[in-house]
Amino acid sequence: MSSSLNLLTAQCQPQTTALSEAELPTWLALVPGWKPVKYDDMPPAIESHFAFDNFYQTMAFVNAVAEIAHGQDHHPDLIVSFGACTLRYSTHSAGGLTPNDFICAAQVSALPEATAA
Ligand SMILES: C[C@H](O)[C@H](O)[C@H]1CNC2=NC(N)=NC(=O)C2=N1
Repeated sequence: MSSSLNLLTAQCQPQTTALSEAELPTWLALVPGWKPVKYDDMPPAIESHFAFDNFYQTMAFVNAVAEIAHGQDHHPDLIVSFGACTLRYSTHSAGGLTPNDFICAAQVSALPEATAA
């Protein structure tokens, strides 16, 4: 399924089930710069870190990420500081990672604002 899905044009689906551990490497290969993480306060997630020269650039990126979140109805956890933003995606309703997380990760990485630094 993942090989036939164009992540940059895909739309998140409201009903999705968590990917299995065996499926993850194929999906991770589609989103360079994103790594799998596990934290106590959220389901298994993927995470990436973006660096910027200043808070203006950081917030321009955060606002572009928010536009994706609104359009996809799929929302990341964000850690925002002066010159950096860390994003984590997981699908709370599925209790793990779904194609929706990889769709949003790919679209965030493709943002022109993501390469401002
Ligand atoms: C009703 C609404 O579509 C859901 O609550 C959406 C909103 N955004 C979401 N974002 C994330 N990351 N996981 C979800 O399960 C999720 N669910």
